[in-house]
Amino acid sequence: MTSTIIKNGTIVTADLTYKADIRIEDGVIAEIGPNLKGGTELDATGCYVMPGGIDPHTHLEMPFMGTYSADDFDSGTRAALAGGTTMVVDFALPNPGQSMLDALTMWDNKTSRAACDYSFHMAITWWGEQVFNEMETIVRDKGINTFKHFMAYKGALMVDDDEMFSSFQRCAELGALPLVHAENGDVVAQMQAKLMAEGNDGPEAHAYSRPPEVEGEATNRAIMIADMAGCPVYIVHTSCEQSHEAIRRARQKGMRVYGEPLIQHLTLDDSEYFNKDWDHAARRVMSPPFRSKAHQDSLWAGLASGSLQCVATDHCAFTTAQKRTGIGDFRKIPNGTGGLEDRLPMLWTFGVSTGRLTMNEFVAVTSTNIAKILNIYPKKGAILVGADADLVVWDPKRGKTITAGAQQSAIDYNVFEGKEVMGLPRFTLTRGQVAVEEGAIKSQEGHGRFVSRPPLTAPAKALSTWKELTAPRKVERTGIPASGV
Ligand SMILES: NC(=O)NCCC(=O)O
Ligand SMILES: [Zn+2]
Ligand SMILES: [Zn+2]
Repeated sequence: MTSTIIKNGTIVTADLTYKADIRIEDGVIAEIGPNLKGGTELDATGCYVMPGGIDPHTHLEMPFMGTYSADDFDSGTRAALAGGTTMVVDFALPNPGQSMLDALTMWDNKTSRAACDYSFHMAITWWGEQVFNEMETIVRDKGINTFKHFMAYKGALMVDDDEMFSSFQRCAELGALPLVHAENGDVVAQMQAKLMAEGNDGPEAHAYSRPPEVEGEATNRAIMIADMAGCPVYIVHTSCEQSHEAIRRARQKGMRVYGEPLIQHLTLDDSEYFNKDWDHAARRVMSPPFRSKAHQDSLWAGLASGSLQCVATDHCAFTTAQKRTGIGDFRKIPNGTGGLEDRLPMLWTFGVSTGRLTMNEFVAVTSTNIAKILNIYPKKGAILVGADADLVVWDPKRGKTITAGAQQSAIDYNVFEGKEVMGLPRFTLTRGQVAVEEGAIKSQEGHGRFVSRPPLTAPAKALSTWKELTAPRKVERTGIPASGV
């Protein structure tokens, strides 16, 4: 058996910071302690050794808006590893009327070149008896405990309240967690049509058509529907105070609601859409759009105070040529931006280095919290004996200027172009295998494995116990007057 030892580093987890070495055997952490010896040694002097990042929100090779997102499981997972992320969770999207099991097979077929571990969320894109039945198979047999619901993209992926309430109730029965893209798709569609009719056809109109109110209303609605269905709910790409406020309020009332800001929304603002260069603005079109600095402050505060739990990327990268489909009609610009390679360095630079986050909070919001939410902790998101050796040896003195020319992503630009980041992986290890060393990519195509996620029994049981205790009950009465008297 070959061992790898990470020596002389400082271990940083979501709750502890301490000096120790780590021995890895057969892809898992075998020992943690001082002065470990033997095997291949990786020098972590001056570095922090942290659980590898988990990105809970990616769209690799996703069919969307008449095209496919440009990064697949090869370039996407390479980009992830280059930036210290060791697991991605992608979305399987059935076409309306399509079996979820067929969709899952289609998505499984995309993953043969994955260089890091991955899992799937399943999307609810239509509703019927077949969906109701297959949800059980997806949870019990396929290792997927999350179902995504789009309240936006009218006429495509969008589901209505009726469908969402039915699905959420099924999630409650199965111990599954609904995820929600919360934007009011009906309002967006009308605002888009109005803007176009007024001649507002550029990328800035994308932002005008999706104001924070559209997101706040939908977030609040999703949370209330989840509460009535008796299930927790996870709001993806929380971008604004209106949405954050709804999440915060619900959590204060004891509801199990989670919020996920993106690194893009934390660090880029809506001035990007007013750039005179059409390509520049269109490359940044995503939903929800970038917001003002006041909204960014709200998101940072939510991460520090614990009302928001995870930082993701929603990595859904389109080339400039793909974006140009929307010249003359902003509604046709494929929605999505990249970020997989940049999430950790950007969050470290603009979060930890500025004092907005502690190192432990950084680990929590990039890895541990989502591992717990998705029920894969401590296999992932932990530095404990027996955990997968998905690790990043983080060099706080290693820096770079982000540029598309040096990235792993297949697209021809980077929305963070020119940003100076300080803090990069010295090593990234995926199940003990070195995939990145001092900037050199050594990842292995096909190394990635599917990570099965069992039902969320603990929160589901707590919620169903409470719901049962507080359920409507008929009042038994004696001496009821005869009717009509
Ligand atoms: N976010 C975005 O604009 N594109 C990806 C699909 C989604 O998550 O809504
Ligand atoms: Zn979305
Ligand atoms: Zn997404």
